[in-house]
Amino acid sequence: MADSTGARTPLMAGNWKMNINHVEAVHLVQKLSWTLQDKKHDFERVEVAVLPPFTDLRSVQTLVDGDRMKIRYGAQDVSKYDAGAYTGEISAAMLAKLGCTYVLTGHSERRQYHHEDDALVNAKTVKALEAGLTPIVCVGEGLEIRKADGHVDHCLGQLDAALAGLKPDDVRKLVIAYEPVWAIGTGEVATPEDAQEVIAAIRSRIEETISPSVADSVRILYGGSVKMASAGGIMAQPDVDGCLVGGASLQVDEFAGICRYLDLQLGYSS
Ligand SMILES: O=C(CO)COP(=O)(O)O
Repeated sequence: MADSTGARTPLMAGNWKMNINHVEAVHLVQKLSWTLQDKKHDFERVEVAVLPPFTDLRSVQTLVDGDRMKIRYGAQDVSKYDAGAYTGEISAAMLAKLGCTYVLTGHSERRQYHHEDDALVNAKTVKALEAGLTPIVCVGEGLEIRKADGHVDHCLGQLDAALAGLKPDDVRKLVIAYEPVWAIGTGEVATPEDAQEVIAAIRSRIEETISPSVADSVRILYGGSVKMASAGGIMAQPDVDGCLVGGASLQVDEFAGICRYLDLQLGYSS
């Protein structure tokens, strides 16, 4: 998504994972909104989203709508099925009805703990797009692959598979997230240059396989142990369009600081 000048609007998305019940969710989003409002955060300049567990979404929707908050929200997973006898699954249409903007697909924890493969990630991405949601498609390599210097090829392979069969206009709508598995929840942040290397390679791949204009407008995030202190350096990289934040998104002051990376860089009060 680009603004009126054609620039890509940065996105800071907080993936809460399996944390925060629906009562706590209301407090967290309320406090996040107050904190950002208090600091006069410009949501047009840096977009802010939270990705709570399914059970929180209705409460978050009610709060965001009721208080006309500019915070967007979405889900962490979606079914590849439309409806029917699929116990435990949640459809894309259900998420759209809840006012979700985003849904994660291909998160490494889904790939690891739920054995999701590239074909399933592709199917979920297609379903999300059909329902009018914006998939945040995650790719990333494990430590062994990184050590063997196979990280770029690995991520591009996951990207090609996730985007298989999508029309250029659908790819344009996506958000992509590069999350090196070795940097998730470990406190081990990839260097800004590591993030830039893979994210630039993803953009080039989209340029080659889809089109330069799609590559220019698609937003690509970095995720993995992002904190307020590291966000500015990562965001200074030319191809990085935002952060997918796990642990730090559970702490309002940290996450608000990440969303305000521009103000903090300029030395405004924190
Ligand atoms: O997996 C992540 C976000 O989706 C990153 O999590 P952490 O920020 O806790 O490393």
